[in-house]
Amino acid sequence: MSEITAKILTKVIKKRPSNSHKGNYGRILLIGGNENYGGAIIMAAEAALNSGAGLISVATHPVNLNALHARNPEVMFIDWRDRNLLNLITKMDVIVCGPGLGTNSFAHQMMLTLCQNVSSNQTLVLDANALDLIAQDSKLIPTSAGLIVLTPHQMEWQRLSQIRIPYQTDSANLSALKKIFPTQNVILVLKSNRTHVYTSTNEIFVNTSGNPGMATGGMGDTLAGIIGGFTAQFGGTLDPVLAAIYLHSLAGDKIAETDYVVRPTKISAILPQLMNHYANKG
Ligand SMILES: NC(=O)C1=CN([C@@H]2O[C@H](COP(=O)(O)OP(=O)(O)OC[C@H]3O[C@@H](n4cnc5c(N)ncnc54)[C@H](O)[C@@H]3O)[C@@H](O)[C@H]2O)[C@@H](O)CC1
Ligand SMILES: Nc1ncnc2c1ncn2[C@@H]1O[C@H](COP(=O)(O)OP(=O)(O)O)[C@@H](O)[C@H]1O
Ligand SMILES: [Mg+2]
Repeated sequence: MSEITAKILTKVIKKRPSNSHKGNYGRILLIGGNENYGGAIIMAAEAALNSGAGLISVATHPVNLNALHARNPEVMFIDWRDRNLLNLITKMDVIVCGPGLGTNSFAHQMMLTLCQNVSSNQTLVLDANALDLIAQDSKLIPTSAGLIVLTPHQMEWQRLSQIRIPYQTDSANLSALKKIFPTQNVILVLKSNRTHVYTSTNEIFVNTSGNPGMATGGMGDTLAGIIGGFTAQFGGTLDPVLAAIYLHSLAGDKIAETDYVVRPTKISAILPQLMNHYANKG
């Protein structure tokens, strides 16, 4: 098992060439946010924006439109019942699905549409309710994405893997991952106070940063957005995922130097400065 350290940030975060534009930094679509959990997808989108994705769209319940645009006018919106969503899905580099999605029949249909239309040049980040839906119906397990990143917390992983939290050992987690996703290129980000990362090629990593001030609703939604932002601009491979995990908890540790509680939106707020620092170091 390897530790994730600050070295991953200088390796992954590059200075931007002058001759570049938004199309070079990835198109990302985030799907989620029902009538009750709009904040989840708004926080994920803000994290994708502040971590540097080139073009960001959100497919959500229309009740969330005003809040989304009032907070981040840079982000594009599509009503998640709009038929054009299918077309948009096929054009994306990265799709993040799940924060605040819910688990009703509409959410189920959304997951089915997504998993039937994703292709091998795309990265799929599945979080929160997307994982709960897969746990309920194995027909929703995508087979054709280039990379699938799963970001469950321990309870979501319990539902998906059937391994109760005290029994979630590295070997049990790896074998469950390979049983559920036998042929896919998958990274499992199993979130806890010491997040472990597992790959379908048997690698295991542990994140040693982060703090209990981060135990605040929306913290995982923010991580999903950063993973989306990093894979959109730095590519759908392992290193950008590890860098996103490390940056998220590094930001949490910086905020915890002065703050008892770490607000997820404060993490997103300091990402651009932190990224600038590591881009100049590398
Ligand atoms: N502002 C918002 O709109 C927010 C919406 N959220 C959404 O709410 C929905 C339900 O997600 P939840 O995760 O709250 O509900 P879950 O029912 O999936 O899990 C939460 C419970 O799992 C247990 N648990 C055990 N180990 C844990 C661990 N290591 N980390 C976290 N929980 C652990 C805790 O008792 C916790 O109350 C999702 O769609 C999620 O995206 C949350 O992200 C919170 C913020
Ligand atoms: N005690 C802690 N120490 C370090 N990190 C923590 C701690 N508690 C929570 N976190 C981090 O916060 C995030 C919580 O994710 P999640 O439970 O999905 O939040 P939400 O669904 O509310 O957005 C994870 O990245 C987890 O590692
Ligand atoms: Mg979560």
